[in-house]
Amino acid sequence: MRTDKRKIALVGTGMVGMSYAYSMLNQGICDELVLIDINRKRAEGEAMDLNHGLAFSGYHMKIYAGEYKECSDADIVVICAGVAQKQGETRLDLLKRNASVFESIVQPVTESGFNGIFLVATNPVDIMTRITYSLSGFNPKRVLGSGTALDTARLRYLLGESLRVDPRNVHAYVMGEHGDSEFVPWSQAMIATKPILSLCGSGGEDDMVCREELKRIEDEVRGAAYRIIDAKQATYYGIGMALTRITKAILGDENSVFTVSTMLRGEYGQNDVYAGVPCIINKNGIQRVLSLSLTEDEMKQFGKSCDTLRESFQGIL
Ligand SMILES: NC(=O)C1=CN([C@@H]2O[C@H](COP(=O)(O)OP(=O)(O)OC[C@H]3O[C@@H](n4cnc5c(N)ncnc54)[C@H](O)[C@@H]3O)[C@@H](O)[C@H]2O)C=CC1
Ligand SMILES: CC(=O)C(=O)O
Repeated sequence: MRTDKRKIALVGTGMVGMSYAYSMLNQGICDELVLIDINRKRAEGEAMDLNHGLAFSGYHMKIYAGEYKECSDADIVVICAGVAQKQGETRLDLLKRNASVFESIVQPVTESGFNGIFLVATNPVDIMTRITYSLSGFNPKRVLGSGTALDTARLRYLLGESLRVDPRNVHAYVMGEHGDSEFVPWSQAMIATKPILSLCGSGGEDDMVCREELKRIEDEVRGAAYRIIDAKQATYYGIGMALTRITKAILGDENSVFTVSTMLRGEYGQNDVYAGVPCIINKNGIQRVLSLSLTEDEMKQFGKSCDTLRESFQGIL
């Protein structure tokens, strides 16, 4: 039975899971955090370590290592368990291994009586979210993935640096697969209400430089995870903070917009596929998908990315 306390169950206490947990602790986002991992000893050690920091956080939180039965009264189950990319691997390369990991996770979570929201980060995140939806039988509004939320943050940071504007005033999105086929719909990118493409619109030499800069930024976003993995084996702080922010939006019933991975049911002409699109998020999960007015070319790019995701999912059936 769910109560007024804000309870999160985190499955997977590796680098991503613990970056999320650490960020949750620092921001005091929930009242209870249960850590679950196939490596119980690791989860216990992480719980001890976080508890020792609690006194400095200024928040009251109950943090402990637990079992799947403890998911029964959680508001959100966040899944960060499974293998991560090694140098040279794509996210899609992880699919088979992580699909079998999820079989051992989603069933015991649902058997606990859990009736909240699944938030998935494990890669390839769009397909792992799709698998979570299939295994759980939940309404798709209550099964979402981090999608391109992190890529969108990377885009806003890079645009902010390039244009010398606070990233919070940059409104631009990365859409599609959280992976190699993702893209930026530039027709929808704004600084405040000024279209970014209008900064490039002269048609002259400056125009070329501007469009090349936007392409450079888009390529940098798409390649960011590869560069970080090359430098330090894994990425975790960015996604930890993205998951914390999405969690806050759910628990706070915020109706905030994030590019999360959601089941498309006719939006952008797509059906039966999980992909990253701007969505309004609240205590029920996906309140609704925002349908942006993409250009014909952007619709094609989005369609291609969805085809990649659909084919990969069908490949494991
Ligand atoms: N969506 C996104 O934007 C991002 C996703 N990721 C993904 O997050 C996932 C986790 O990455 P890391 O934390 O770096 O890996 P990690 O190897 O540090 O941690 C994985 C954890 O999962 C646990 N685990 C494995 N099998 C399990 C099972 N059957 N049941 C319960 N726990 C199990 C392991 O014991 C380990 O603690 C990867 O798939 C990675 O690609 C990473 C960064 C960004
Ligand atoms: C690893 C990964 O998915 C990322 O950092 O985007």
